[in-house]
Amino acid sequence: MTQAAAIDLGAHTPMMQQYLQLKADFPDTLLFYRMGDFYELFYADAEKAVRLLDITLTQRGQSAGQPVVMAGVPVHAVDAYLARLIKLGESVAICEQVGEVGATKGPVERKVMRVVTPGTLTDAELLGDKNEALLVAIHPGSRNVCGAAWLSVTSAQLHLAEFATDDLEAWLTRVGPSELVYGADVTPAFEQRLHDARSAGNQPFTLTVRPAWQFDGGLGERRLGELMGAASLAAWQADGLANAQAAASALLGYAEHTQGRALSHIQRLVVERDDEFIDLPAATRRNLELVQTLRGESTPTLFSLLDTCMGGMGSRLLRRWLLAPRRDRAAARERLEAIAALSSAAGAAGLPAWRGLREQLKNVSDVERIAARIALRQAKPRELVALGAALAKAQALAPALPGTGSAMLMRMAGELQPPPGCAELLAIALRPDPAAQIRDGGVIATGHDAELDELRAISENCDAFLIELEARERERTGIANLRVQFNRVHGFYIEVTQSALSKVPEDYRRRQTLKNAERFITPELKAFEDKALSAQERALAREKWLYEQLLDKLQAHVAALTGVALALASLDALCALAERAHTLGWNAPEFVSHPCIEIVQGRHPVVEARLAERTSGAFIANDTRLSPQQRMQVITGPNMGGKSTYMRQIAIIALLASIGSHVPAQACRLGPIDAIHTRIGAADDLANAQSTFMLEMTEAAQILHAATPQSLVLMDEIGRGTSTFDGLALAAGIAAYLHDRSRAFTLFATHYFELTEFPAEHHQAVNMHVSATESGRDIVFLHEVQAGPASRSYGIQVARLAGMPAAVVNHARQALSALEAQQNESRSQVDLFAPPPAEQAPPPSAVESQLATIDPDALSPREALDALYALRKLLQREQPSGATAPH
Ligand SMILES: Nc1ncnc2c1ncn2[C@@H]1O[C@H](COP(=O)(O)OP(=O)(O)OP(=O)(O)O)[C@@H](O)[C@H]1O
Repeated sequence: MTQAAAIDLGAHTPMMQQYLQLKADFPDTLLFYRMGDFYELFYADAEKAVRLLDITLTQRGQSAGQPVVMAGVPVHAVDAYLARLIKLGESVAICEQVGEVGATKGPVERKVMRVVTPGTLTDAELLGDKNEALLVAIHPGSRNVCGAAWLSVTSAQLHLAEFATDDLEAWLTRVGPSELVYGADVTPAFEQRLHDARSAGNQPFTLTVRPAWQFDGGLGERRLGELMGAASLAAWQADGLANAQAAASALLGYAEHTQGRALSHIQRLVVERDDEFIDLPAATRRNLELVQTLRGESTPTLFSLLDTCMGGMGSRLLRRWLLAPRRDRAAARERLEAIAALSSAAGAAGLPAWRGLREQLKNVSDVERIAARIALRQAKPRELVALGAALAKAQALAPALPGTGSAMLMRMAGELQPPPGCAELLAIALRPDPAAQIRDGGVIATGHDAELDELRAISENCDAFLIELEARERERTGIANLRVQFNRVHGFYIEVTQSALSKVPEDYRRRQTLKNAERFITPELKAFEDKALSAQERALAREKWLYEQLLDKLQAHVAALTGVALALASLDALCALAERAHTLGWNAPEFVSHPCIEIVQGRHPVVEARLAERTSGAFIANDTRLSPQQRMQVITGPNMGGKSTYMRQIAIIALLASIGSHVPAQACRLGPIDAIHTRIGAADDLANAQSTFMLEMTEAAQILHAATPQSLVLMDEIGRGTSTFDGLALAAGIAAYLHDRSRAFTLFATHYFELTEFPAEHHQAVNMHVSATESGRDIVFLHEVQAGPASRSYGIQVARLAGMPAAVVNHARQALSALEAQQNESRSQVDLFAPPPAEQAPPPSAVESQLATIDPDALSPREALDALYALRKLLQREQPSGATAPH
C-alpha cells in the first residue's frame, strides 16, 4: 500500500497533502520535492537519503499530528547528489515548482518532471563521457523464447532480440545493462535468475519491476511502427518478434515515464540475432581483460590501450565495436579499408590523414547526446552553442577526408554535412557565451527578437532614459531643480519643490504630497514605468519562450543530427585505430574463408606496453599456426614462462582483427570465427559460494557444450584445482573431447607433463613449449614459444626466484628426486587418452527371453492371460526379494 493511501490525507497540511499525492505515484523512488533553493525529501525517503548521502535529518513543524521529518540538498549541487544515488542503484523523481508563486491558494503547483534512473541517464555530468547507460527490457515468452529490447536514451538506436531463455545470462553479459526492466508476472524462478545475473556480472545493474500489462506485443509493434514511421516492421526484419515487441512496449513506456515525454529521437531499429556476433562470454571478457582488469579496474585493459579517441562519442562507439565483433567480415573489411586510407600520406606535408583529422576532432562536443537532449527538451544553452560549433567542425571535416580508397569514408563525407539551416538557426538565436541555465537569462542573442531587445533595452537603458527625461523636463518647465526619481512603493515620479509648483505644466498628475515638495507623473513617464517595472521579468519569460521555440524548431533536425553524430564518432574511432596501428607498430590482418589462425610474430599488446613502461626488456614476439590439420596446441613450460600471455595474445589478435583493427603482429591471416572461449584460473567466486574447482569445471563444461570447429578455445591449467590424478584425468578427458568432438581451435596450456603424450595419438594436436634455460641454479625465461614439449618443469627454480627460504627449496629438490625415481620405477603403461570402453549390454533375463518367444497375435485371450501369469512367476523367481513386478 502506498504511503498516501495508508494515511488520512485530510489530516495533513496542504503542502504535505500535495507531497503525499505526488509521492503515491513513486512509492519505490526517492522524491526530490522542490522548495525554493532546495530539493527536500520527507519521511522514509529523508531517512534513506540521510543514510546514503550523509546529509542531515531535520524536523520542521507538524503535519497530521506528527513532526515532519525531512532532509534536503541544495538545487545548485543536485547533480553531485544524483550521481551518488545513481551509483548506488537508486532512482530519483525530480519534482519541480511549475505554477507561479501566489497564483493559487495553497502550495504552488508542482509536477514530477523526470525520473533519473541508472538506465535512463542523459546528463553528461552523471554519465561520464565514455560511458553509456543502457536500459534493457526482458520478456520471457512461451516455449523457451525470451524477448529483449534495449536502448541508450542518449542515442538514437533501439535494439531488439529474441533468444533461447537458456541463453539469458550470456545475452545480458553481452548487452551489459545499467538497468533491467521486467514484468511483475514473471515466474519466481525467472526473477531469481535475473537477481543472480545481476550479482554475477562485473557491473551490477538495477532491476525494475513494471506492471505486466505494459509488456504487450501488439502495443509494442504499434509503438515501434510509430517511431519508425512505418506500417510494418518487415523492413527491419522485426515483424513476428512478438516477445521482443512486448519488451519494446515496456521499454518505451518506461523510458517515456522517466523522461516525461516521448523518445522521438529514436530512429534506428536493429534486430540482433545471436549468430551475428562472435560469442564473447563473460569469462572471455574477464580473462582477456577487455574493458576491465581482473581486479575490476579500467586500466590497463585492451580498451584502455586502444582508446585514444578525441571525444566521448568515439570512445563509446569503439567500445561497442570491441565488445560486439561480427562474424561477418564486411564491417571489419570496411574499417580496415578506411584505416588504410587514413594512414596513407596526404597533402604536401606527406603526413597521414588521421593526424590532421584528429586535430580537427579535438574538442568537438557530444553531438549524439545533445541531439537526444534536444529531443527530450533537456538541452541546456551552452550545449546548443557547443552544437553549433561542432556542426561547423563537422562541415570542415568532410572535405579533409581522403577522397578515395574507402567507401566508408566517402559515405561519411556526406553524413558529416550538417542539416541545412540548423547551424544558422543556432547562431542567430543564441549568444555566443550564454548563461548556464535559461532561467538566468542572457541566453538569446540580441537582434533575434525585437520584443526581447526592447525589454532588455528598457531595463538596461533605464538610467539613461531617466537622465534624458529629467533634462528634457527641466528645459520644458524651466524648473532647474526638477528631479526624476524612483522608489519601490511609488514607482517613477517627477519631484518639484513647493517654490516651483507654479511652473508645473498641465499634463503633470499629482502622485504624492510631501512637506516641501510634490511628486508628479506624466503620461510618458507612466508608460515608461509600465514597461520598465516588469521589463526584467518579462525579458526572462520572453527568453524562456524563445528558447522553447528554438527547441521546437530544432526537433526537425534531430534525425540528421544523430547521423552527423554517428559519422563523427566513427571517424574518431577509425582515426584512433589508425593512430594505434602507427604508434604501436601494428599491421592489417587478412581474412580468408577457410578455417585457420596464422600469426607471424604476434605480441600481447597490453603486456608489451607494460614492459615498455618499465623498460624491463622487450616483448618477445611469437608465431602461431592453427589449421584443421593442426587445430590444437598443448603448451607446456615453466610457470612465469609466458604460456598465458601467448594464449591470450592469440585471442586478442583474433578479436582485434574481427573488429577491423590492425593487430600487434607482423602478419595475421584469419578464417571464420564464431566464438572465443577462455577457461583461465580465476579467484574463488566467494560471492556465489562456488569453490574454485567447481567454477573451473562449470566453465569448462560450458565451453565443451558450446565450442564448434570455428571457435577459438583457451584452456589454461585445467584440472589444477583438485588432486593430481583427478586433475590429470579430467584434463586428458577435456583435451580429447575438444580434439575429437568439438574440433575447435584449442590452446591448451598445462603443467601436467603427462599430457605432452597427447599429440602422439591425436594427430591434429601438437606440442609447444615456452622456452627457459638454466643459468647456474636459476632459471632464465626466454618467452619463446617453440615446437615440442618442455624438457622439464622448473617449479622449484621459480619458487627460488620468488624468494622461498633456501631450506624449503633444498627440501623440495630432494623430495623431487625421490619422487621422480619412484615414478620411473613404477611407471606402468597407463593410456590416459584411451577412449572409455563401450558400455556392454547385459545378457537378456529369463523373463526377457521368454517374452521374446511370445507372439501376441497367435494367442487367445485365455492363453495371453496364462502367459502373463507365467512371466510374472518367472520374474518372482529371478527377483525373489522384490515380490512385485517392475513397472
Ligand atoms: N613473450 C613475452 N615477452 C616478454 N615477456 C613476457 C612474454 N610473455 C610473458 N612475459 C612476461 O612473463 C610474465 C609471466 O607470463 P605468463 O603469466 O604468461 O606466464 P605463465 O607461463 O602463464 O605462468 P603461470 O603458469 O604461472 O601462469 C608476464 O607477466 C610478462 O611480464
